[in-house]
Order: sequence, then C-alpha cells, then structure tokens
Amino acid sequence: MTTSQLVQEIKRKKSFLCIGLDVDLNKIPEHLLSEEDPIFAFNKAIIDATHHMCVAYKPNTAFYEAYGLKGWKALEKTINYLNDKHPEIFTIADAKRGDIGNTSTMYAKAFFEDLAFDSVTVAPYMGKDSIEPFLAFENKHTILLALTSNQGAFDFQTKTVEGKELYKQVLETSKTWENSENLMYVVGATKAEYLGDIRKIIPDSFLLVPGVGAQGGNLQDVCKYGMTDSIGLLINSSRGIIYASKGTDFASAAAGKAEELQKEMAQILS
Ligand SMILES: O=c1ccn([C@@H]2O[C@H](COP(=O)(O)O)[C@@H](O)[C@H]2O)c(=O)[nH]1
Repeated sequence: MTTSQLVQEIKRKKSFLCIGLDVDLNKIPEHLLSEEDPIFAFNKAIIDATHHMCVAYKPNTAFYEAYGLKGWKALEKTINYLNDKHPEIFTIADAKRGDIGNTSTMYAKAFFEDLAFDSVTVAPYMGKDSIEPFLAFENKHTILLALTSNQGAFDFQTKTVEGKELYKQVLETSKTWENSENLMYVVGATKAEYLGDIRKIIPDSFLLVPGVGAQGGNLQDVCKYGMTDSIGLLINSSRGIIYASKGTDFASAAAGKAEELQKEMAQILS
C-alpha cells in the first residue's frame, strides 16, 4: 500500500486508528479456547467487529511467537484474512527486527513477501546496513523505533551524544539512507511533548504512535504536536480495545472502545 492510499483511507473513514492484535490466551474469552485456533478465532471476531473504524492492524509478533508453530500459523491466517477481506487496511508486523545486512534481507522477505505485511517495525541500533534491506522493498514501509513509549526510552534514546539527543540523530541520519521515503517512525504517545522537536526534523513522515489507553498517553496532545497536513499519524491501541470484555460480548465491547477513539479522531479531523 502506498502512503497516499493510506491517507485516502484515513480521510474516508475519518480515522487514523490502528488496533493492536496482541493476543494473550490468558486474556481472551474462555469459550474461544475450545476452538481449533483460538488466536485466529479471536482476531477474526475483533477484525469483523472493528474494521470500519480503523485504518490499520498491528499484531505484535511476540504474542504469536510465544505460542510456537501454532502462534505463527495464527499470525499467517490473520494477515491472509486481512489481505483477502480488507486489502484497504494497512498492516503492521510489530516485530522490532534488524541485524547485519544479509540477515535483515531474510527478515524483510519473511514479513513483506511470505507474510505480505505492508510494514514492519525495526530497531535502529545496528545502523544503515541493517535497515536498508527493508527499505529496498517497493510500496512497503519500514517503521523505525525513534522515541519509544516506555520508561527505558530515557536510558539511551534521550541521552546526548556528541551534542545531540540520540533519537534526533536516529531521525536525521535515517533521512540520508537509500529509499528513506519508505520510512515511518515509532514515537510513543507518552512522549507527546517531544513531538514539536521531532516534526522539525521529519515534518512529513508518518508516525506510528503506541501508548494511548493502557500506557496513559493522550490522543489530543499527540495530535496537537504531531499531526501534519496529511495527518501523518497512526495511533495504536491494543489492550484498551481488544480486552474491553472477557465475556461473549468481547467483539462488540472492542467495537465500542474503537468507536470512542474513532469519534474523537473524526472530531479532530473536522
Ligand atoms: O514504543 C513502543 C513501541 C511498541 N509498542 C507496542 O505497541 C503495543 C501497545 O500496546 P497497548 O496494549 O496499547 O499498551 C504493544 O504491542 C507494544 O509492544 C509500545 O507500546 N511502545
């Protein structure tokens, strides 16, 4: 999917909501556990109930890898279901990969070719040659961790190195890489006060913003400092939406939570 198709979809749905599919078998309704594939059954019900209110889904691969082969199969079924039924929806493999170049090429093939996601999250720590193999894929997006939502972001990312905060160096340096137009960035909703500075360096890039809901980030603040003329934001909520209820009404309860955020977004966009 191209960035302009994503923007069109945001305008059509009046939503820049991304729903995180972080499936934990201890948190899903008990009646689903007897299904042949409880993870996929849960995801399918959530997608069916919420797809008209969001523009992206973000399975975090950790929640699938934790269940071994069954988990990976459920991830494959989920991305295939999304690509078949809702090709207009942007898909994000939140995998946080990155390695030496020839290994990164294999990660990129895994997520862009085998699983056919639109995008994958990557860590910048290993530098240019670890990211450029992802960027080489046309119409695929590489989402670089810039300033993350967790407390540990202050351990390295905000530290000053050679006169500049590390996250700013990540943003500036990454702009010089080949095919950098395929980059998006992760900035945590809990770091909204940094967005003004971030937008000075990357005025137009799309940001994936996790951390609203369960982590306490504020949607209005993120939009105030991070929104661009072409929106430029995908706001993710995972637990706050998908675990709205543990009963048989889990999907409609998730839809209710998604609708709350979508309505707030529609108001911001108007
Ligand atoms: O800085 C980051 C980067 C990634 N995440 C991931 O986003 C979701 C957030 O889930 P919630 O339940 O809405 O808190 C989860 O998959 C994280 O691993 C992040 O939170 N912060």
